[in-house]
Amino acid sequence: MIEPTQDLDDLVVHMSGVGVRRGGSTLLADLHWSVELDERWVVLGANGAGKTTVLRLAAAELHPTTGTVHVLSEQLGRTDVFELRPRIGFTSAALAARVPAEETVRDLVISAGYAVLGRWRETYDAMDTERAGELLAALGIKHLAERTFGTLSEGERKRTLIARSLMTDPEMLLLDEPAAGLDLGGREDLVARLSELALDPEAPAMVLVTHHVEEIPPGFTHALLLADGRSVASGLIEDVITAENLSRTFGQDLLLERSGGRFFARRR
Ligand SMILES: Nc1ncnc2c1ncn2[C@@H]1O[C@H](COP(=O)(O)OP(=O)(O)OP(=O)(O)O)[C@@H](O)[C@H]1O
Repeated sequence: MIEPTQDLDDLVVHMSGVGVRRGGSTLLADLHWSVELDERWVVLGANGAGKTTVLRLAAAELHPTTGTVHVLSEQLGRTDVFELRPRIGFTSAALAARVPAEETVRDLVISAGYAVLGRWRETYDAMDTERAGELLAALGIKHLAERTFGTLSEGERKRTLIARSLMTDPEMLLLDEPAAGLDLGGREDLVARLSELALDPEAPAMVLVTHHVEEIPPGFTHALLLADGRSVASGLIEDVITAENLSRTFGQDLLLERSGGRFFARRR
């Protein structure tokens, strides 16, 4: 529910009573969830909990079966999603799979501004080239600018796609399991980069989907815990990421530790 004092214009995502059903299955049920401009959310849950479904609603890739979804103040079903989507940065394994292996890192990042995958013209504006360079530097991959996507490691690919998703100066950044498939060093590196981004007041609102509390970057402010398509808890990270809530979310008796702004969980 929108609080009486809360203006929809301040919310980048607002879901009210949202349900998603497909082929007789309930993917999401009765979700009430809002993301404000300056918030960084993590969406946590077990396999099949409904995390990607929530993210696809926020990305205007999916319509709810019941309830209402507002994205960047536009109501899904009553707005042109093709105008909405360029305002949203979205990275996922599905996008990575569509990138042609021969595209260079620089072209992949710059071409986001033109809503295409890969280079499509011979020259780009100097400003675009400069912006892409800044983003590659911010993500620690400037030295890879001329490399082709197919030759990158998994971690380098993830960082390239995050740089690409920021190229259009999106009003919201959605990250679907950005650390999946990374080794320990790659994960730690990515968590540190995302933490820098989260702490940057100029950065857009963010929603990061993950299975692991260890992947929550310091600087993230809120969490939504999902189990079986339903919200277990949502709100400030300090209140929501508790051993009790995690145990309910993952259906196991879990211990939680906190150190250096990070979370670590294991079975009791
Ligand atoms: N088109 C569909 N028809 C029926 N069930 C579906 C469909 N799409 C997704 N599901 C199911 O809905 C549930 C939620 O899927 P979703 O991808 O949102 O989960 P998730 O939390 O992102 O899972 P994971 O962590 O494994 O990626 C899963 O059980 C999935 O099998």
